[in-house]
Amino acid sequence: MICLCSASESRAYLLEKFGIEFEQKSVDFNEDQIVTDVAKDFVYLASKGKLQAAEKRYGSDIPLLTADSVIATAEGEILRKPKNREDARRILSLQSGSCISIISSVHFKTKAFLFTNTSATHYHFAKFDVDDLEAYLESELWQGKAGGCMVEGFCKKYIKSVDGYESTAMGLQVEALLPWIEWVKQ
Ligand SMILES: Nc1nc2c(ncn2[C@@H]2O[C@H](COP(=O)(O)OP(=O)(O)OP(=O)(O)O)[C@@H](O)[C@H]2O)c(=O)[nH]1
Repeated sequence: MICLCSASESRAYLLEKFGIEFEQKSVDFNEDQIVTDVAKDFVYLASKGKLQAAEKRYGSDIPLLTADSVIATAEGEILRKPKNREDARRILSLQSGSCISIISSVHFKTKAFLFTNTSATHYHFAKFDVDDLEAYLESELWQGKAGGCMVEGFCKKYIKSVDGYESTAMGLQVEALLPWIEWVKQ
């Protein structure tokens, strides 16, 4: 059994999809305190900060798993979770017809080891259909998602090329975690 220290439904879905037994608890960490404009550093520091907060709150008797995800545009702009529908429209419009990277960092700590991994999945999207985008905005499914993006949903039909795991893009590179989670089961 491991503890997913995250409020993310997407991360819980991914662990379930891979048949990993877990309990889910939320963790409070203010990502606004992170001062960097480098996306890979941002997610690493956020994931590390969440782990430190989880250790303080839950102890370390159970293996703790934390993660953070952002989108980086081709220009290096960090796109986080949209603040509102207007922000979602702005952020998603930046991704339309563009190349982006979804970067996820995980921290997985047990009594025996600390595993960390920062991975990216790179997408080239076709231009989003305006009416389709408006319908997606109306659906509010973009809420709580880095860049308002759903690679398995709204964005899927626009994918012209992809390089990397879909799980990384959804917020948790489970394939990279699996060997370490298996170790814990021994
Ligand atoms: N379903 C889906 N979720 C995505 C996608 N891209 C990013 N996400 C989610 O976007 C969220 C990024 O915000 P984070 O700050 O990393 O995590 P959170 O949801 O706030 O949850 P915490 O771990 O409690 O901080 C995560 O829940 C990711 O799982 C995607 O393409 N599909």
